[in-house]
Amino acid sequence: MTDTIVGPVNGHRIVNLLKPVPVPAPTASERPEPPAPVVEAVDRPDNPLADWLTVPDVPVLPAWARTPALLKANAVALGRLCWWHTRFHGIRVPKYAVKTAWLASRGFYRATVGLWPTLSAQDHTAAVKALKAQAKLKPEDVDLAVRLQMAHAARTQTRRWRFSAAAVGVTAAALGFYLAPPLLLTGMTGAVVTPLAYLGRGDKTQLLDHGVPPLRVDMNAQQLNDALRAAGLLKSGKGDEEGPKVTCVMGPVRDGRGWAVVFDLPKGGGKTAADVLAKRTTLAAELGVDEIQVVMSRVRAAQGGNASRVSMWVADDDPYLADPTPSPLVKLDRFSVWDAVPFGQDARGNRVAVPVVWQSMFFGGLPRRGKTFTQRLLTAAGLLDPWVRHYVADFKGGQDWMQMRQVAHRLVLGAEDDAIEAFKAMLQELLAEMERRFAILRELPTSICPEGKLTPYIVEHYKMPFVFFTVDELQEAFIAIGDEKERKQVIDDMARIARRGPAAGFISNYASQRPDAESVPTKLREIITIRACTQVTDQTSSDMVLGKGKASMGADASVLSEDHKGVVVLVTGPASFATVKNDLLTTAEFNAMCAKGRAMRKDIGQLTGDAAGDVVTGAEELGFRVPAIISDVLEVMKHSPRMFTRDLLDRLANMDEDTYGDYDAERLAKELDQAGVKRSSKQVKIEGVNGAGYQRRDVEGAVPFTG
Ligand SMILES: Nc1ncnc2c1ncn2[C@@H]1O[C@H](COP(=O)(O)OP(=O)(O)OP(=O)(O)O)[C@@H](O)[C@H]1O
Repeated sequence: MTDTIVGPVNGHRIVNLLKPVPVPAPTASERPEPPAPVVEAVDRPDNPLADWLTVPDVPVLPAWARTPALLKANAVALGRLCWWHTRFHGIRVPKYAVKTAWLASRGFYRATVGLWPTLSAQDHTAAVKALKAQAKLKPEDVDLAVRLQMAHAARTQTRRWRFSAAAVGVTAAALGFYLAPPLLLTGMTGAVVTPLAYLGRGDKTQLLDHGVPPLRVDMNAQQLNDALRAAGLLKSGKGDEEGPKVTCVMGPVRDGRGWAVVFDLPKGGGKTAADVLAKRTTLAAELGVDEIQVVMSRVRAAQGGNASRVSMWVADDDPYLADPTPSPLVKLDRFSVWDAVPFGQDARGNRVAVPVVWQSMFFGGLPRRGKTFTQRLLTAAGLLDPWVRHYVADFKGGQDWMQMRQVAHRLVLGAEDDAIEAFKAMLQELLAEMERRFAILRELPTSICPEGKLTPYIVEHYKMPFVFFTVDELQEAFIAIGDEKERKQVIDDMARIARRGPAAGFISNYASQRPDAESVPTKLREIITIRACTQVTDQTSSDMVLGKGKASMGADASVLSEDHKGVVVLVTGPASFATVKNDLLTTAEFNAMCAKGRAMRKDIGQLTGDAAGDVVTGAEELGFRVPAIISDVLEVMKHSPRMFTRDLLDRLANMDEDTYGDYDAERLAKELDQAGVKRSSKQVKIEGVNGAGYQRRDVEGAVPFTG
């Protein structure tokens, strides 16, 4: 049996989706759980999303000329570089003038000193000296005396000629300078000063200052080599030698709002592309940018690469602080979850869409960074497909998921005892449904069910909608479940749904706020195929969410800052990861999509479970206005037939602090009374204890008759 995966949305960067998918064959429910996998789901060799987010980057054309846009960007970059140097040196002209004058005077001195032997006819002096010495030894030699006399005369004559010529030259030059028009004078000055300054410059003196343009203006191979060497990834040369350098297969060239380069490390250095990825922060510091601006990945053999090839992109500025893109889902009337869900865009502006079919997802990270918003993007796609049945548990119990009451087959809000019990019941229902489906799938002929899992035909004809199982604020449930054995059972059940469920259409989508071993049980994470992490404090926490060793490979959510709202590091394979700025889907938009999703399900008879029986939504659909206090009280009493007043007040405040934070028993009673609630008794008995409280049926009685 070979598994396939449904293709991606047109235009989204998704590759390699037509590989076998690691979906286990259905087995009997009684069969004991297999031992936890040694290799995590994202790291398995048969993971179909393993190369999904890597960037193939080996060009055929020169990199700067691949597209008109690149050509233009690189021409602009060259212009910008020239302009930068013009300004850099322009303001230094006075300094250069003084320096030139000083060099020219030094050159003049050197020239004069150099010319003196010629002017003073020292070539003749040697002959005179030699004859003088001989004449001293033989004073009677007349011939020698005559030769000495002649040599003397020749030297005097030569000196006269040479000094006169020099004097004439200097006088002529002075006259020329005096008489020359300004333009010619400038040329003549240059003609005189330039060789003199050149003569005076010495070995080490540089006339022009050495300007290093900031990275956003220019990035060159030298900067790259210097940074790699400083990070210990290239050997240093001996003495003045620079040492080995990288081979740039492409670039550096302008690409979008940054510089792109693909390079090979030199052989003999003992370093690999993975070593480069692990030094991201050091490299960023050496290049003078923030590590969030450095995006690196390996170029694998499938894209023409090797173990020493790195694709690097350095952004001009933080690409994740730009305004978010509104989610395209908002404008859609319908969506098929067989297609990848529009999710966001990476630093280079590439659109990223997440295929959810056959996958499971986990979101982690610090509070208020956009986990829930991100998680809801996937749920929203499922709202627009009426062949998706939603099971939702939000253990925080606030407003984030409240409107799913209109659609969700089961909705659990809060982490109180009744909510935890409802969640456990939800898990049992999901497991039973999963086994029921596998039993049906096993019996279907291969002509209908060729691969032992759902097909679009089976979904609709056998009424087996996809099940989106969404759990938010998981850590709250683990805190609330005090008993270790019970907690383990919940983790086991959730892991089982995430591992076995995909083939039967179960798509798990879990989120937890606290990235520690308690809140993100390794056993659960291991089987999740898509992981996303918003900002966390350190690499250990990042690895806790994304997988062991991922931070050292570059998938590190601790480089994100608190300004990075809605930005996640998304991991789908051993070397497949990207930092993605998610599309923005506001709570108001999400709520509107819940209403749309309800209508779509009603049309095809797929409104089921809690949503079908929700009296508030039902009454509102018939045009009745249900007071907010009634609707909210019914939501927090969802899993309890009766509740003490103090618990009710606590839960209302937890759900909506702004509205209910100041409520006391008296005010609550007054508001409910005004909304039409007739209490059959003011006391309720729960687990043998009497106290002031409310019966749910009394509150339901105040909802206009829904027929
Ligand atoms: N894609 C986005 N772009 C811009 N801002 C966003 C994006 N997603 C979320 N935000 C902002 O981040 C804030 C926090 O989002 P969210 O409630 O999802 O965080 P969270 O991590 O789930 O927090 P908690 O764990 O406390 O529930 C939102 O109020 C929203 O303003």
